[in-house]
Amino acid sequence: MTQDNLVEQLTVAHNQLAKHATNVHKFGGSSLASTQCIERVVDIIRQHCQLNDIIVVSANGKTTDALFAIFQCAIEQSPELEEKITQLENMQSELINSLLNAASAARLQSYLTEDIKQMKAWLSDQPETHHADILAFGELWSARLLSSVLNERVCPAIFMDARDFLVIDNEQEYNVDYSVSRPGFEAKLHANHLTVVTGYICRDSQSVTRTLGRNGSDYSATIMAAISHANQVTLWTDVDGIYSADPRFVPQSRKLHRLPNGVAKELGRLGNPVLHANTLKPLADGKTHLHVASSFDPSVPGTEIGRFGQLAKQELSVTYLNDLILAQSQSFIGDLGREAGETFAALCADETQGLIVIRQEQQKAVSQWLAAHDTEVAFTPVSILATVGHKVTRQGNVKAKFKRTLRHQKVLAVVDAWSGHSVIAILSEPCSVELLNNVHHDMTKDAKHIGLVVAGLGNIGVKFLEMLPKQLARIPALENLHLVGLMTSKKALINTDGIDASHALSLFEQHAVSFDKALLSSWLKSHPYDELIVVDITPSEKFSQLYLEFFKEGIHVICANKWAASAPTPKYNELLAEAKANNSQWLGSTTVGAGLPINYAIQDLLKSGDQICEISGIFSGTLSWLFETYDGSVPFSTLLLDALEQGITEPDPREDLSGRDVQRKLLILARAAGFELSLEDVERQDLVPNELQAMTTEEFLANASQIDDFFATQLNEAKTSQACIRYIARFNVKDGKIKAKVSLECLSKNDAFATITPCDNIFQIRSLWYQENPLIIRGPGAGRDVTAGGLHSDLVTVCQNLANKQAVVKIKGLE
Ligand SMILES: NC(=O)C1=CN([C@@H]2O[C@H](COP(=O)(O)OP(=O)(O)OC[C@H]3O[C@@H](n4cnc5c(N)ncnc54)[C@H](OP(=O)(O)O)[C@@H]3O)[C@@H](O)[C@H]2O)C=CC1
Ligand SMILES: N[C@@H](CC=O)C(=O)O
Repeated sequence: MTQDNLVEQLTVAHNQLAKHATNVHKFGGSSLASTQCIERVVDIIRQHCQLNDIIVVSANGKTTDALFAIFQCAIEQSPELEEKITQLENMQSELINSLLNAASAARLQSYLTEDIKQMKAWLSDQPETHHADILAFGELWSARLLSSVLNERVCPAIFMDARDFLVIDNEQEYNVDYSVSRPGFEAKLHANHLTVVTGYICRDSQSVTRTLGRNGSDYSATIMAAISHANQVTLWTDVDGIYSADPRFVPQSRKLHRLPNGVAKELGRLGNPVLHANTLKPLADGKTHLHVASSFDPSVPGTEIGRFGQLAKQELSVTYLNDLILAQSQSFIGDLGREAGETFAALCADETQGLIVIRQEQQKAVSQWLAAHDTEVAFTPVSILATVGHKVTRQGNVKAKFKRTLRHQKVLAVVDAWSGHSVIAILSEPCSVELLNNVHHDMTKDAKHIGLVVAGLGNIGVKFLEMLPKQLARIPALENLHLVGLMTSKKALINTDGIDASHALSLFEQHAVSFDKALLSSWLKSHPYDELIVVDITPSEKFSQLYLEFFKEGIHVICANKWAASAPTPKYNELLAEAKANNSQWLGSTTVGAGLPINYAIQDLLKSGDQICEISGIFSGTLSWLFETYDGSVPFSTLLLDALEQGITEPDPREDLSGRDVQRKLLILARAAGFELSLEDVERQDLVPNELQAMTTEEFLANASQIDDFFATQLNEAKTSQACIRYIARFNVKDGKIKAKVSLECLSKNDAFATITPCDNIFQIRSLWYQENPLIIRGPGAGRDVTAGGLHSDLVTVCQNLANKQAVVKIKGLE
């Protein structure tokens, strides 16, 4: 796979803002409300657009409201008319003069003067005939201004009045006539320019100006995407995405990073304040992704709407609409009910019970329609509250939970939406903020999704992955954990929709692409997971240097890698502080003693008020196995190669033999016990002869027999005094003075450290509470199973902590 493939994998398939030819960007009125806002939009265009993209604009700020008010004054012949026109003209002039150079400003100013003259003429003579023409000035001015600013500062840009090409059907409101609109647009297009198009306005087949209704500019943007076959439409607005409930009323609402098309459409239909039903209409083929992002904070990942896999399909949201009418009639039972539902685009309908829910303003039309069928109808004021999610009507457990949540409410009926993407409760009372919060809480409380990235697929990493599917199946705390990333030093596989843990390694083999740090960083910044855990099972110092970046992003780290935990004191303290500041958990139980609970024991003593003054023992599984097994009958180097084969050594066994691995472990434990020291403070005896130090691992292994004489001599000397050789770590504090050393020692055979099972670690702790009789922890301190097991233990701990962290938002009234 090439670098390009990786770019595609991390961007297009995984739903980040992709830079592809012909993307459409739409800026709403509040994003263009002032000079400062327009400056921000220009910056966004610089960073996110490229030539041939299409930019759709709304009217600046409240211009459309002002134009409505002007029109109303004209109808009512109000004396305020002149003043309102002057205010609006001044506001436009100020924008023009503050953003453009003198020549461009003069040009736009003269257009504005002409437009105001034309508007006044229309207002004084049959304003009703020119209602849409008058409203159209808002988008016209906004597009003209932005294209001029772009031309001056960014790149060649042209301005298009959508009425010159965008035609809607006269009969069926808002339906676009693509057979005329597309060629009309293409004829006006300038290659290698940005095209700034007016939103909201169009014309009908008689060339009369029309508007596209509520949130018409969003609709314009998706129409432009359909016309230009764009890959992506970004709606830059004043909110940073679509939430699981209206965040103005539900503080605990979750941002929905990725919404399947059908779910988005259902949300738009049921009153989502950002999405509107028409907006999604032109994207019915599902090929164009719609992206909602904030123009006020463009770096915050927004919401993408498109085709997604399983994870996006699990998200639930809750929406409501008040002030509706429930119409019940015998005529609504059976086919006629379905017909009525479709005719009135009912919010919900149940043809078995003979009911439809409509908007208040439709009551009269429904009465008339039923009069034609000669049946009676009962109208009741109602509200609806819906839980929305992909194919939610087929999810018995979700429906049951929804009904349970509403058991204390006056529910008239619970109806499945025809789309299959919502279950709708019809309530006889308005939906309160309190009810909305409670239902949202109950429906989404288990929705925290945790992404898991595993770095290092070697000796331990492979074992960790082998254990993962069973762990996921049996540990409740891992219920919402999704494996999303795998990487080695050269390759990476990131799949935002999740990697099947049962086939993780073969999927990695098939689909991994070149590792690219920049793309990894950008994915880590914008992934859609509530929490992300990186498990570092590499021996790499370079990879450990990414922790700071991880913590800055609030990512949690579990490491078997010892580099970061034994980094120089300032760096180590910086990591701790950054993790704390961002609520990132950093666990590394396996860095010492593999799966043994030595880190937990030390933490527990400290937490309970004890003070540790001495830690000593055998901290290397490799050296334990070697010295317990070595009796002189087999050369030491042969045993070393055997240990490597068993997976108990470091990838380069010189890390063990040099004492460096033990030195790091002693430092990690001393730090855990509350002492501040660095690696240089731990004296170390190196057992690797100088001549073998500079070699590659392979060269060292080929020449390993050169170490044999040294160990044979050490063993024989010890034997003469009935002693044995062991590599011992010792840390103690006396009168505030720290002594730390790792070295080969000659021990009496009765010493506690002399007779342990090969490969076992032994940790001896003396403290205020354990003075004469020390605390001893002993057991296997290296190896695939115990280390992978220890990593899984850390994983469960992190996930449990995350579950406990979840805020409970119960508002009074309901249990
Ligand atoms: N063996 C044991 O009993 C214990 C080991 N540990 C620790 O576990 C870690 C892993 O050991 P082990 O599995 O034996 O090592 P291996 O050498 O078998 O595997 C290391 C893995 O890490 C990958 N890797 C190396 N550098 C990077 C990098 N910069 N970015 C991403 N991936 C990288 C390697 O990829 P590639 O193949 O491309 O090089 C390889 O997949 C070590 O830190 C070790 O100290 C901790 C406790 C016990
Ligand atoms: N090589 C190490 C592995 C675990 O950290 C050891 O032998 O202890």
